Formats: sequence, structure tokens, C-alpha cells
Amino acid sequence: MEKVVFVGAGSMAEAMIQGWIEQNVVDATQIYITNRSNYERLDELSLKYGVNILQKKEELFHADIIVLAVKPKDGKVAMESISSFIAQNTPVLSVMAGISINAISNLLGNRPIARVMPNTSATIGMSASGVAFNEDVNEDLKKQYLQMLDAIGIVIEVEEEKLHAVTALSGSGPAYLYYLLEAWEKVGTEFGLSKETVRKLMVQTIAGSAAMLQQIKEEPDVLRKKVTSPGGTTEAGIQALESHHFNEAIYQCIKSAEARSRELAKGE
Ligand SMILES: NC(=O)C1=CN([C@@H]2O[C@H](COP(=O)(O)OP(=O)(O)OC[C@H]3O[C@@H](n4cnc5c(N)ncnc54)[C@H](O)[C@@H]3O)[C@@H](O)[C@H]2O)C=CC1
Ligand SMILES: O=C(O)[C@@H]1CCC=N1
Repeated sequence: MEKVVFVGAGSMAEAMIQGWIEQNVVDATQIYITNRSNYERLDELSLKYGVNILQKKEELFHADIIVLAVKPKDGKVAMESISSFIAQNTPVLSVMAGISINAISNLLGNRPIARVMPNTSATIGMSASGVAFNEDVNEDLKKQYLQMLDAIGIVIEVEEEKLHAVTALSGSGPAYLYYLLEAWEKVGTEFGLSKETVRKLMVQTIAGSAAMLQQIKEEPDVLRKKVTSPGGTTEAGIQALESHHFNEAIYQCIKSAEARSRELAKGE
């Protein structure tokens, strides 16, 4: 991979850039970034990571891979602005939520396309990504794509249609966990613990529970029951979650996010 061009240099682009550089997948000198208007942002990333700023669109012609990392609402304009500057077979990797492979090939022409749904933990090589490929991605390129995605976490190939669900679950997932932590910190401090103490305890609780699920091959409900002593504190807590319709809230959360991904796909 000689030249990787990022179209859109926001938070997801930064997460991938940082992940790829740190995991030695792509050298910073091989990365080029471009944005619509925020040139300060380009300077910031260039200074921070040593990546190049794309000077003119003609340079896109020599790209080995183009990463589309603009917001879905900006996708059409961004693709239209580059379509006449990219070579016929240059592969595209898109992280835009909801924008279908079909929509991408309609604007950029038939070419190898990978649609990826990573999450921001790519920054530290811990993304949980879903990916779907079109038929133009041959086995070699698929391997290369998977290697790149593997370097920023784990990656699972799914049917394109299922990317809406992946987006709602693991794409947005970090935000749900941060939101949960915010709620824990709020209540913990109300009980007189410092925010720092609650954070330390609960971040370790999240990390420990995730590691248990990864290392001890037991179902979550089995692990949950091991925590829940009859008549004890956990049971009281879970009963409160149930009476406040926890399952319904989670169901609606994922359903709404999945539906939003579908709306984005229709350009709404
Ligand atoms: N933030 C996240 O956790 C995740 C985001 N995504 C997807 O990644 C994409 C980017 O999201 P973020 O990085 O969060 O957004 P962001 O708003 O931080 O970055 C988007 C960047 O695109 C640039 N841009 C807009 N129009 C452009 C154009 N026409 N040409 C070139 N650059 C243009 C903007 O200046 C901005 O720097 C979105 O499509 C989102 O669905 C996917 C997975 C997770
Ligand atoms: O909120 C969003 O639309 C993007 C997609 C998944 C995470 N962030």
C-alpha cells in the first residue's frame, strides 16, 4: 500500500490513521488527508502524525486506496468532487454509516469497494468492525482489507444488509458505554464517592467483565447469575432495571439506531 488517501479528516479518520500508524500497517508518509474546508484540522493531523496533506485533487489519481470518511450527509458531494480525479480501478474503503455500496459505485463507478463499520476504539487498536465487500474485491484485496482492519481491532465480514445492525450495535456501542459510565458517575458521586474513584472502579469493572467474557467461555447470563446472590444487592439492582423497562430501553436504543442507519442509506 503506497498511498492511502483519506477524504474527510474527522474523528473516525483520525482513529484509523492513529491505529494504522501505531500498528505499522501503513507508514505515516504513505497517508494523505483532505477535508472540505477545515485546513487547520489538516495541519493539526499532519503535525501530530506526520501524515501528508493532499495538495491537489489530481494526486488522487495515484492513490492505492481511497478511504471515504465524511459524514453520510456529505457523502454525495464528497464523492462527486473526487469522481473525475480517481483512476478506474482504485479501491475504495468507506466508513460512512448507511451509504450503500450501490450508492458509492453509482457515484464513483464500478470498482472494488469495502464498506466498513468500525468504532472509535480503532484509535487504540481495539475497534470492533463489520465489513462487507462488493464482487470487485478479489481474494488478494480482501486479504489486504482484512489485514488493515484487523490491525485496528477485530473485524467480522457480514452481508451488506446487516451493516445497519452492526452500526447500531458496535459502531455506536462505545457511546452507549460512555453514557452508562456518565450515569454511574452521577449516582456514585451522589453517594459521596469522588468522580475519580467511581471512574476507576467502573472502568475496571467494564474491562474486567469484557475480559471474563473473552477468556472464560461462559454465557453472559451464567456469569450474571454468579454475581447475583439470592436476596442480595445485585438482585435488587436487576429488579429495579426490570421495573424500569431496561430490556425495552435497550431494544428501542438499537432499533432506533438501526432505523436511522436505514434512513441515512435513503439520504434522509
Ligand atoms: N465517529 C464514529 O464513532 C464513527 C463514525 N463512522 C462514520 O465515519 C464517518 C465520519 O464520521 P466522523 O469522523 O465522526 O465525522 P467528523 O465530522 O468528525 O468528520 C468528517 C470530516 O469530513 C470532512 N468533510 C465534509 N465534507 C467533505 C467533502 N465534501 N470533502 C472532503 N471532506 C469533507 C469534514 O470537514 C470533517 O473533517 C461518518 O460517515 C460516520 O458515519 C463510522 C463508525 C464510527
Ligand atoms: O453516530 C453515527 O452516525 C456514527 C455511526 C456509528 C457511530 N457513529
